[in-house]
This record gives sequence, structure tokens and C-alpha cells, in this order.
Amino acid sequence: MNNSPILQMKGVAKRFTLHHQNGIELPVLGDVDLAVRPGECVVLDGPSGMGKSTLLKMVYANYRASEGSITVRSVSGALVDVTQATPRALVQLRRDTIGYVSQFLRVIPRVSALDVVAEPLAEDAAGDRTALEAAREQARQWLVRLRIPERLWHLPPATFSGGEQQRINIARNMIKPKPLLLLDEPTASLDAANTETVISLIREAVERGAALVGIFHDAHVGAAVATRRVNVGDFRGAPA
Ligand SMILES: Nc1ncnc2c1ncn2[C@@H]1O[C@H](COP(=O)(O)OP(=O)(O)OP(=O)(O)O)[C@@H](O)[C@H]1O
Repeated sequence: MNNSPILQMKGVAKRFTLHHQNGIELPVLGDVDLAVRPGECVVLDGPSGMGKSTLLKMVYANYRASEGSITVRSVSGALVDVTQATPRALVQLRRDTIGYVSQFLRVIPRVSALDVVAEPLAEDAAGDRTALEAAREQARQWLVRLRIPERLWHLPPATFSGGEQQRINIARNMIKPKPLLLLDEPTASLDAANTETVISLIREAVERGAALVGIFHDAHVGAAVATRRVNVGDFRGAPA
């Protein structure tokens, strides 16, 4: 296995410009140096407002870094600096290399829960019927494992409970094994049994050699999955 980092952040800083407050700048993170290798699950610690979610959003290129480089080793082996990548390269990277599980499901109107979960594999099937059916079969297995009642499988998740939506989101974002997985409170609305299932899923991802970076307010989950802990407050530039 290639043990070089899947994620490498060097000298990363983030400042928000508050346009409605005379353009004042809010420094959140500075001098972030972080390398994450295959088989690591780095848990981000630090008090509320320190910039944990901001760090993940920069890696996923939802937020643009103010300084520094964020290099991701793609499935094809190419090193891509997400701070410089073209929109097209970012779409490809999100499709094949970087998974991002947030607390909230972005609901797609009229698409059933089963198809929402199957979609990342169905996209790759490119119309091939056997591959499409295999994608839907895998989606069924994920729905069973995450205890989504069968009566919900063919309904769009818009009206599902918070915990049900969160589990659909986890299944959709983990069904396709990707080298880098970003987890922003994936168990926030889950009961004990489903939380344990997610802990197992995270450990399985670590075992297959994925690199993970996660935020978990539930200390039990963080302790159960962490191979290393990083305190975001230690990155210089973060407010005291
Ligand atoms: N889009 C934005 N515009 C302006 N400020 C922002 C924006 N996003 C985040 N911030 C600010 O950046 C700081 C860090 O926020 P972030 O959500 O990363 O913290 P966190 O460590 O994840 O907190 P929590 O544990 O409460 O989720 C906060 O002060 C927040 O207000």
C-alpha cells in the first residue's frame, strides 16, 4: 500500500471577510500543517468556534483557503491542490476521491431514498443495467444496515426524521469507497444502536486504508474511532 499522505495541508490559513461589517477580517485558522495517511482517522478537537468545520470545508473546497496548499492524492494517484483546482477537477475529485458526510442531507426532490443512496454507484454504471441493479442492491444492504424501515425505501427522504435523513446521508456518502472521508458530526442525531453501526462503518473504512478526518461532539464516538487526535486550537492564528 502506498503510505504517502492522502491529505496534506501546508501553511493553511482562513480569514473570513465580514462584508456587512465594514469588511473587517475574522481570522479563524492559521499555519495549519496536517498530513493524513491511509488507515488514519484523525479526530479534530477544540472548543466550539475554533474552526473545525471550517477546516473540513476548506478540504472539500466549500470554503476557499486564504493561504497555503491543500494537496489530495486522487484515486488515479495524481496530487491535486484543491486551492488551485479548476471547478471541473473539483467535481471529479468529489466524485472519486473525497467523501464528505455532514449532519444534514441535501434533499433531492422526488428521488426515492433507495436511489438517493444508490446514486454515487449508479453514476458510474453509466446506463449499464447489470451495474445499475448491483448499485441498487448495495443501496438496499446499506439501508438495512442503517435500520431504515423498508416502507420508507421508495419515498423521497424530505419528510424523514432528522435521524433517518442523517442515516440516508451516511449511506449515500459512504456507499462508494473513497480514499479520503471527511466527517462533520455524522452521529449528531442518531440513537445508540445506529451510532454503534456508524462507528463500525468508520473502522471498516480505516481498515480498507482510507484516510479520515472527523469531528465528533460525542466523546464516546471520537474515542472509539480516533487513531490520532489534533487540537485545532493549536493551529496558530486561531483566536485564543
Ligand atoms: N461563512 C462564514 N462567514 C463568516 N464567518 C464564518 C463562516 N463560517 C464560519 N465562520 C466563523 O468561523 C469560526 C469557526 O467556525 P466553525 O464552524 O469552523 O467552528 P467549529 O470549531 O466547527 O465550531 P462548532 O464546534 O461549534 O461546530 C466561527 O467564529 C464562525 O462564526
